[in-house]
Amino acid sequence: MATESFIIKTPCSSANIGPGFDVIGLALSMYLELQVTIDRSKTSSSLPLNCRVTYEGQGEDSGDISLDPEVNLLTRVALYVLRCHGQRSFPVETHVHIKNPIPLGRGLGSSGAAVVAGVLLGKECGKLDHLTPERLFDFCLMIERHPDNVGAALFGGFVGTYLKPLTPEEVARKEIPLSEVLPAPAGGVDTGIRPPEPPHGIGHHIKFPWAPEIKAVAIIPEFEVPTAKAREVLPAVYPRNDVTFNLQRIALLPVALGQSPPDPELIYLAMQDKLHQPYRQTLIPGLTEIVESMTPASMPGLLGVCLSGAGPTILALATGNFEEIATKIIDHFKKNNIVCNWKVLEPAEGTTVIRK
Ligand SMILES: Nc1ncnc2c1ncn2[C@@H]1O[C@H](COP(=O)(O)OP(=O)(O)OP(=O)(O)O)[C@@H](O)[C@H]1O
Ligand SMILES: N[C@@H](CCO)C(=O)O
Repeated sequence: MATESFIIKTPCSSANIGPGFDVIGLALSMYLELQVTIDRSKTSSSLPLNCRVTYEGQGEDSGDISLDPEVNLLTRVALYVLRCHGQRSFPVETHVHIKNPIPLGRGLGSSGAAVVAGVLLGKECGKLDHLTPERLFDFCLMIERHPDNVGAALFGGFVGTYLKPLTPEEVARKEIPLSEVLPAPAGGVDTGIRPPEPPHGIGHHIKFPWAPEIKAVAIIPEFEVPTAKAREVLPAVYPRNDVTFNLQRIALLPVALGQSPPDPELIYLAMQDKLHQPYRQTLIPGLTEIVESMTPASMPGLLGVCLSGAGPTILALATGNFEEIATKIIDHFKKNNIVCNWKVLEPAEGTTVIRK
């Protein structure tokens, strides 16, 4: 067939869910979609790297999303996968149309979704059928170093993720990105040299059960907190009591959220955190007040409240009264002149590739 087309659909995600900093991820029902067509009848192309990128959705008018295939996060990641397999560019002639409803820099895993979709784009364009989901996870982790968002976006559902400790030699490899997201275009200047592949088995995940009654209410403020900035405010060393506090709660969280019917008091307790939320309140006005004031006792239907990922989105888990819960949180933000919108989301499947 001369023209090949397929769709890559990747869910957004909420990371941490309170005490699970850099461990727990929940895939949610808002999807980044790539509509890809490859005209295999052509033998040459004047497009840069044989690829035309178009974009609609979040950030469309701000010009924040580059349409240059070597700069756009998604296509840059795909190029990294292709170049690891000896393919310097996209197939002649590739069109990638990105439809992105996931708000950027808000704690709903927009970059994690872009990285996962980019890795799948590289696999599909390069016909790299030997790449298993586990191996794709390794590629994702070369770009986004915390596994919680990419793990949820790739595998779907409610997941615990963990990393294999890298050897000092692996850590020292200059090609392992030092920042949260690749600082420079894939491979930098195209020297023709194949970039090194990721070490094998960097990341692992385990799926937890999720009680069907529980929905996720996302309250999304109209300002961005870049993840890299939200990680800079975290301390390098923690008091032992705070670490113990989180360990006690992380042992409860997956059990509490899997039990049907859900136990609000247990879930509320299991969603407390001392490792990231207290430090991030400097970037998110009203965060502590929201987390401390919203309880199941004061708000029927509510199970627990936390910062979604690196914020500023607040995630409220609930079995009902979604509008009342959202309105209460929106009113807290209003006191700081912050406008929000909100959505009810459900746990989602992982990334899928749909061929026509
Ligand atoms: N679909 C996309 N296409 C290209 N670039 C994207 C896309 N989605 C996100 N990005 C890039 O990722 C950046 C946001 O990443 P960042 O890690 O700061 O926030 P986030 O992933 O939305 O939140 P969190 O990691 O807390 O869940 C955007 O500013 C943009 O540069
Ligand atoms: N675990 C990461 C998720 C970022 O989305 C953090 O909280 O920084």
